[in-house]
Amino acid sequence: MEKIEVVDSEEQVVHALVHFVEEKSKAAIAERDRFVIGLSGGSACTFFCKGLPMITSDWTKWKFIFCDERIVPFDDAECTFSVYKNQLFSKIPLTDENFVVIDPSLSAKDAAEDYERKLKALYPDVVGLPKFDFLLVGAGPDGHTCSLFPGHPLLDVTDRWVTSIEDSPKPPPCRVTLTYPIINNALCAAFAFAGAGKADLVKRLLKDKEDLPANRVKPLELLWILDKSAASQL
Ligand SMILES: O=C1O[C@H](COP(=O)(O)O)[C@@H](O)[C@H](O)[C@H]1O
Repeated sequence: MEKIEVVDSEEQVVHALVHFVEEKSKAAIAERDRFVIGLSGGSACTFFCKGLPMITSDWTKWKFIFCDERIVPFDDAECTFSVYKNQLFSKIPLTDENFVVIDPSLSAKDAAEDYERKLKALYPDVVGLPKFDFLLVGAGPDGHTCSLFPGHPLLDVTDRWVTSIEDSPKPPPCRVTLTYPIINNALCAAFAFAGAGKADLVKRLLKDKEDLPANRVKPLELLWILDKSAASQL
C-alpha cells in the first residue's frame, strides 16, 4: 500500500511524520511490546528530531537502528547517531541503550558484519528476515536512499542484511547500509520531503517513476509526506 500526502508547509511535514510514527509506535508496542525504528541521516533527521519531542510514549520500548550510517568517529559532525543524540537526549528520556550503533573503529566491511550481528541479536527467534516496524528513509538529489547509490553494485546485494560501501559518491566514502531485502521486508516506511530543493527529485520519483534507488523501496506500507514546494512539479 502506497500513499502520498501533500501538506502546506515544512512544519506540517514534521507534524504529519511524527503523528504517523506515533500511530505506528502505539500499534507495535501494543502488539509486540517494542517499536523498532530505522533512522536515516540528512533532512529526514532534521524533521524527526523536531517532531519527536511533540509526542509522549514509553521510550523504554523504542529501539532505534540505522538505515545507514557513516563510518566516522562518534564526535564527527557526519555521524548520524550523534546528530540524533545531540538533538534528542536533552528533550526526551532516551539513552544510548535505545540505539543500536555501528562500531566506527572497524573497517567498513567489518562494521557491516558487526552491525548485522547486532541487528540479528534483536530478532533471536527470526528465521529469515525480520520485519522492522518502521523505516524513516530519505533520498538525495541523485535518487539514492540509505547508502544505496544509482548504478552501484550494492543495489543487487540480496544475501546480507547489512552491507558496506567504501566509495560512496557522497562523502564520507565509508558507510554501512541496510540492503533491499531487509528494507522491503519492513512493515512500513516513510519519506518526508520539504522545500523546492526536493521538487525535481520528487518529480523524477513519483511522476516520471524513474528507476532510482529510492523508488525501489517497497515495504508493505509506504507513505510519502511532501510539502507543497516539494510537490510543485507533480
Ligand atoms: O547521505 C545521506 O543522504 C540521504 C539524503 O539526505 P538529504 O539531506 O538529501 O535528505 C540520507 O537519507 C542518508 O541517510 C544519508 O546517509
